[in-house]
Amino acid sequence: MASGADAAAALGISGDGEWAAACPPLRRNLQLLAPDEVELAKMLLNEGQIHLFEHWPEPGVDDDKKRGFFDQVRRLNSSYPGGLLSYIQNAKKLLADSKVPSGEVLNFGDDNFVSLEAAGIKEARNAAFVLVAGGLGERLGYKGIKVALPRETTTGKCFLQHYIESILALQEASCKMVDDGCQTKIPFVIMTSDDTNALTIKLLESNSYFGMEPSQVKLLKQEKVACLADNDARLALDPSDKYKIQTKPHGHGDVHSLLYSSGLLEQWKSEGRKWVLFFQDTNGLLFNAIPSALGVSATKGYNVNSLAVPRKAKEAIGGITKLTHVDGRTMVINVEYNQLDPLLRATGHPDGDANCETGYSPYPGNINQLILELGPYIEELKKTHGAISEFVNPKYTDSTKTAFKSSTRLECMMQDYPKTLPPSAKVGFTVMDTWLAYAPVKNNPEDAAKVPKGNPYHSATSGEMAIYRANSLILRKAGAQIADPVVDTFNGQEVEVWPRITWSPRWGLNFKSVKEKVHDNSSVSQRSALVINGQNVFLEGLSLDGTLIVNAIDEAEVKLTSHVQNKGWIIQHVDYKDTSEKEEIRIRGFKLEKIEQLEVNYTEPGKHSLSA
Ligand SMILES: O=c1ccn([C@@H]2O[C@H](COP(=O)(O)OP(=O)(O)O[C@H]3O[C@H](CO)[C@H](O)[C@H](O)[C@H]3O)[C@@H](O)[C@H]2O)c(=O)[nH]1
Repeated sequence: MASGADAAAALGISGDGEWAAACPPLRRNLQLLAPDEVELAKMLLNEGQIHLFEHWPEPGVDDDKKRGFFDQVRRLNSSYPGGLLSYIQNAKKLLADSKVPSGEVLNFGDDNFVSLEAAGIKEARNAAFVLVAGGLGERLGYKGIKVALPRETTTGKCFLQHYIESILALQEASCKMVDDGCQTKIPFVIMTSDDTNALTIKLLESNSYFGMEPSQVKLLKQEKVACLADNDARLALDPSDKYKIQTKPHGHGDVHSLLYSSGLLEQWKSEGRKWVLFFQDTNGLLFNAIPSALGVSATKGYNVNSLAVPRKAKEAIGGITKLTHVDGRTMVINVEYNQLDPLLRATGHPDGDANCETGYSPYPGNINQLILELGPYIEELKKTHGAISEFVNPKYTDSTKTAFKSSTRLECMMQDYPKTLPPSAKVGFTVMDTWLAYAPVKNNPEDAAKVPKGNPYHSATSGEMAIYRANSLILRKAGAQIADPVVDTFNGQEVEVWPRITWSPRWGLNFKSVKEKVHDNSSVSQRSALVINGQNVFLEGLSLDGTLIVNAIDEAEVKLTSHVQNKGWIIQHVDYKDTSEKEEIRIRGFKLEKIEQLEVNYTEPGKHSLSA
């Protein structure tokens, strides 16, 4: 091996080792280094590895160990493609993997929010909605289809009715914004499966499509895929029929290939549509977020916009992250909740999925409401035909990971769509308050009661209470005096009980329209229920202590100006095990005892007022 002096001479560098000035212990030992070792040392210093030498003693002490160190560095350098330099650089990129991405953070009711809502409503007439509703809802364990569940029990309207009424309200409001009017009907696609298709059709048909034109609604049924019995991908026979291959759902990612092959996307494009909005079966708050989120897509020009809410660590909701590939490409993508913790631990975050100083995970929670820009979406699907990257999630019997507990299958998720997009794609997200935008019904009462304290229950109980809370907070923000909630426990879940305020989407499509109809001298007590069905109902001095239901045709302008008091509706506790109650009621843990109410119907056009 050449001496240090020889090395210096060979490299034509001055003996003073100026390049190592930042690391005096190394500089003092340069004479020990062979020419290739000098190069390696320079590379290490350049890559921020100065700490490797900081403890080096004077020459003459541990020289063998110092040479041994470089022998190892040489081996590490030659055994990795591209050398140790590439290894360090790749590692830096991968460690940056789970960096928090940036998106639009909206504050309900401020000027920005109000103007985004206006922009979104304007765009809505160029949109199409797609509901993925093929899931069985195994975690909830409800026998029927989830979209048939009441969104809240004060009116008893089911999720599907609320979704359809919301889309129709958007359609009407959006068309009104066009000077010469417009006749567009916003298309509504529902993805079903064999588990949900027949019941979904029945629900629609027996309710006259909840006011939507039947031709506006299209059902696309996803098929199941073959189950796998073992790691060799041997197809599994159905345990109940040995002449049948067992099948299971492939996941909500199927929606992209179904839309592609249906021809609907091209049809929408030819009609001048620009946006496709995807949403899931049971989020009763979702449409509070649609106008402003669509406004973000339109004003930011996002090809992909995912709606998100602040996320508690370990919450069963995917985290939106910015992943960096070894080649430097980055993407904003959902990392599913069961993957996020291991991914973080493997990339230099020893605490895994943990809350930061805000009390929330740094990764916003994906609520799986995606807004895709139609043009780029079609272009991408022409390449992929809607195929979405798949994953497999077998549950093994033991750590040898050979036998499965039960058969598995390949799955795919709709939010993985951006994974195949080119780096030039504009992928963003929009964060809104959870109280405003997200309250799904996914967990059965037993599991919900076991959710760690502080994390959301995602149950029928919390889903309904969230509606009342959101509506109360929106009315408060609009100036009304809404009483504070009381805390109560249903099916083992402690929740806030706000006044039971609900309205039809035509009444309160966006904050501006609520504000215009609510005056600050109105009040609602905690034990009250208020139902507003009608576009032109104004709270002008209403003071409600009891239950009031107002039904009015559009042409009737109704002012609520008086004090209304009655015995009202009382919330009664119901145990989820009490089979004398209907399942829809049991799973929420309460029912309304309707003792007394004032119900008023305005069926004549003109000005009316409900006064004392
Ligand atoms: O094969 C399927 C499976 C599911 N679904 C539908 O897809 C939606 C979502 O299903 P789940 O509610 O079971 O989904 P998860 O709770 O497992 O998770 C999803 O919803 C979460 C938010 O609610 C997070 O966004 C998460 O990242 C996302 O994968 C539902 O409307 C369901 O009906 C289908 O249409 N077909």
